[in-house]
Amino acid sequence: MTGTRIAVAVDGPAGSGKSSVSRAAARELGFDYQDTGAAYRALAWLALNRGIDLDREADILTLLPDFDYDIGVDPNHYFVRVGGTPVTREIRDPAVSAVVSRVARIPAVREHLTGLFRSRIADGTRPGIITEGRDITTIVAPDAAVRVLLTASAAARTARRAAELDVSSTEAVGEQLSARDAQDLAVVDFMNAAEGVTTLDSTDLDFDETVAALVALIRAHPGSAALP
Ligand SMILES: Nc1ncnc2c1ncn2[C@@H]1O[C@H](COP(=O)(O)OP(=O)(O)OP(=O)(O)O)[C@@H](O)[C@H]1O
Ligand SMILES: Nc1ccn([C@@H]2O[C@H](COP(=O)(O)O)[C@@H](O)[C@H]2O)c(=O)n1
Repeated sequence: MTGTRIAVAVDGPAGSGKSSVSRAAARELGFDYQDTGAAYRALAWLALNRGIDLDREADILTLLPDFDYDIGVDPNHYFVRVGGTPVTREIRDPAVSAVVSRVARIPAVREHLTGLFRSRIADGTRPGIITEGRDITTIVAPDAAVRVLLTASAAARTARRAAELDVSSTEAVGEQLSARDAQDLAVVDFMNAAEGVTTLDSTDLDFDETVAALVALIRAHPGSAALP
């Protein structure tokens, strides 16, 4: 890591606000923002695109050596590309969300992507970087200066995601969120804060209050004293 670049790690379940809150906090602080779920989604998108059978781990692994993945870490210019093709919107498709956990459960995939995430954390010219996902506080960056578990009740997460998708059946949205969490929890625990990780529960906070709470946690770190 260069000089005094501040690493911030944020984990939490699906729909807890990791990406939107981390991105807004990064904007406010002038930090980079790294969305790690996008990498797993991009690999799942590529597997679907190539017609790979997701039950065949060995076939998924053939994608890794040439996985040409790029992500924008400027919170004002977010993009995701695979092989130069923009897939920012495509990786949010429900078809990708439905299968991404099957790609993410493969240890060699996690190892490969973890290497990419760590490089992004280490390299950069902004004073800090907020990286969010499921295993950032525990595996990717356990030594990050600030480590936060962002949670919200299942009901709050479901209501927020349903509003975002503008769907009428909140029940189906809740089922999808909890099914994905259940699959992901078989790989890593993101429901309980590891030692030294601060829990930020946004159930009773609005969006701006949650961003303010995350920014306050980061500013409270001694390394942030020089931030404007
Ligand atoms: N405290 C809050 N109050 C109200 N809405 C919120 C709050 N935090 C986040 N949201 C909204 O909840 C929705 C889900 O947030 P977001 O997509 O950031 O979650 P996520 O944890 O990154 O989800 P996923 O893991 O599925 O990608 C968004 O519409 C976001 O604006
Ligand atoms: N650190 C991470 C981040 C994500 N995943 C997997 O990717 C899926 C999509 O993540 P979102 O944050 O975009 O929802 C998620 O469901 C996990 O399967 C991961 O394993 N580790």
